[in-house]
Amino acid sequence: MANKTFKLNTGQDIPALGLGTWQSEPGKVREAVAHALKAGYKLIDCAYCYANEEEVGQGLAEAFAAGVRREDIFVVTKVWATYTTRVELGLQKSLEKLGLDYVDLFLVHWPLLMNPEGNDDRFPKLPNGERDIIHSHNHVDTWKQMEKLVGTGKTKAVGVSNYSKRYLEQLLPHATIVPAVNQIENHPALPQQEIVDLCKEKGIHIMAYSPLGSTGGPLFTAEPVVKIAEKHGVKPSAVLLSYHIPRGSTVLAKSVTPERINENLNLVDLDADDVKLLDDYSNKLTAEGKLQRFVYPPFGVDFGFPDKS
Ligand SMILES: NC(=O)C1=CN([C@@H]2O[C@H](COP(=O)(O)OP(=O)(O)OC[C@H]3O[C@@H](n4cnc5c(N)ncnc54)[C@H](OP(=O)(O)O)[C@@H]3O)[C@@H](O)[C@H]2O)C=CC1
Ligand SMILES: O=C[C@H](O)[C@@H](O)[C@@H](O)[C@H](O)C(=O)O
Repeated sequence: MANKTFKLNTGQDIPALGLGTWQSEPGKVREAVAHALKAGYKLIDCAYCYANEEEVGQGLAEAFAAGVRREDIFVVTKVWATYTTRVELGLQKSLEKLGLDYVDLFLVHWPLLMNPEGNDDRFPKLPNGERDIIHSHNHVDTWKQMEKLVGTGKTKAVGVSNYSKRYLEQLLPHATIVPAVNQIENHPALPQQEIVDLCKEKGIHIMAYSPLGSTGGPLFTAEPVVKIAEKHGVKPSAVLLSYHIPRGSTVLAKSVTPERINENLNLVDLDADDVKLLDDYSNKLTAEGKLQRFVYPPFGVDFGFPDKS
């Protein structure tokens, strides 16, 4: 699975599987990144907001020293919400921390602006404790800045993250460059099919985040996942990661545990019956209004996701 790729609208090949680094603790993430790359992972997903890019960079450097070549891996990072009026600065800061000259893909992490002059670099707050958000900011203006980065050589492609259908429909009429990627939460309990279908139609590749249900893997016990895992003699984690391959999406799995990093490389070919079982499960949750979204930060903004509007 490590070598399977999809094609982006830029012509680049993007690996089907990547290592996530959100909440990867200091003291562990360097080893996780180095271990993953040496084990055959080709994609590392980072973000300025994760506040661990310096250590991720140390892991990259360790892998390069062990013979992994920069041109053979795909590094993704994201502009954080306090930098969406200063995207080149945001990218530059990430590059310096990662110790890289360029990334392969740079994403708008969330479509909004938090106060760049607020009381914190990443999470500025108002006196009442709420996030300090500049509600007058138009996310399309961020995208116009992202488009300019492509000519700088600091990123090979630009894309978005956490864009609903509504937000994409606001963005696309103004886009000179169609986003290469939309990175969204995606798993059988949150298929977000309306976004996946629109992205497919527009040539935007989906990167699926929190495929295990995020911290602790709450989806491991979902009934169809257990059933399919037993049928193939694999762990539920393998079923949840494999779900994305027939969907044509890249999947990001976070782990700082070397054995899990290894086992997450071993995906399975789900057959038509497996896919139907998982789709039926998604449809049932949708019909019952029981979809599960595990990542919804307290921005207090309506991002246009039907399960949260
Ligand atoms: N654009 C965005 O806004 C977002 C992007 N992301 C990206 O997607 C990545 C993945 O999503 P994330 O939310 O981290 O969650 P995941 O769905 O990848 O789940 C991570 C959790 O599962 C555990 N785990 C991993 N593999 C196994 C395994 N084989 N067996 C048992 N447990 C396992 C990890 O534990 P341990 O590490 O202790 O081994 C951790 O607790 C992120 O790290 C980030 O890069 C995620 C959320 C939002
Ligand atoms: O990428 C992962 C998530 O989006 C994460 O960056 C946010 O949830 C952030 O911690 C926040 O609280 O806004």
